[in-house]
Amino acid sequence: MDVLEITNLNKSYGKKILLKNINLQCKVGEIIGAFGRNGTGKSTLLKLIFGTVKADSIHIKINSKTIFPNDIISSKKIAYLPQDTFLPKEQKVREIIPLFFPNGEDQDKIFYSPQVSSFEKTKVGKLSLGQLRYLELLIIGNLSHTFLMLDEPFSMIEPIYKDVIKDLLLKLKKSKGIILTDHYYNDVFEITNKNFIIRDAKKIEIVDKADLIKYEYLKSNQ
Ligand SMILES: Nc1ncnc2c1ncn2[C@@H]1O[C@H](COP(=O)(O)OP(=O)(O)OP(=O)(O)O)[C@@H](O)[C@H]1O
Repeated sequence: MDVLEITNLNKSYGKKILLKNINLQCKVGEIIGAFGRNGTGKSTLLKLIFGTVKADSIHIKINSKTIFPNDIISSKKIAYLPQDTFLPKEQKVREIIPLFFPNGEDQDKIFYSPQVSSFEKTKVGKLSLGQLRYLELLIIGNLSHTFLMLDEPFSMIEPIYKDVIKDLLLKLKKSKGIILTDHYYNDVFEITNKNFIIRDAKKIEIVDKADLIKYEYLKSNQ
């Protein structure tokens, strides 16, 4: 079973300590949810693990083997879904899929995924937010990368596509380990095995909504 281990992660911006001595482990078969108020460093955490933001210190191991931050992208072990879309707006969905998957069999996995036939002829710029996020997740999730860092997969998504996305993530976790962050906490709790909150730069393990209240992410009447 593949394991991603992050230890001794520290990140400051100027005098502000954003993340202090964070340790985190993610195994294939797990979906881990990261919570925290705006600006606590959740997106930064995912980018540090993906290697696109430089840490003050970080040690990343996959199956006990160290991977240096500069080698993460080329190792093709960790994939990252950014908050903002990364697909060109003017191209149709069916033109985009072969750009990521030259092999016909791999393309078919996407073309025959639920819902895709209903929007494959549509230009990316004309997709609903739910269709777009789902398409991005299908692309990222069908790459060979074992670990997925997902920044806000549910944000602003209509309920029907949230369910399609949840089904996809539950299917993907059979062969991947996933760390995701989103403020839509009910959707996150529905699919995660483990959760944590970032508070005062530290990572605190949590289990449920009561903990989100305890750590002042939610008010008790929400
Ligand atoms: N390049 C940078 N220089 C200085 N400060 C930065 C930089 N990038 C991010 N920050 C700050 O770091 C903090 C954490 O940002 P980050 O986007 O990781 O938060 P977040 O927890 O994902 O927030 P949200 O829930 O709003 O998405 C913010 O205060 C942000 O302003």
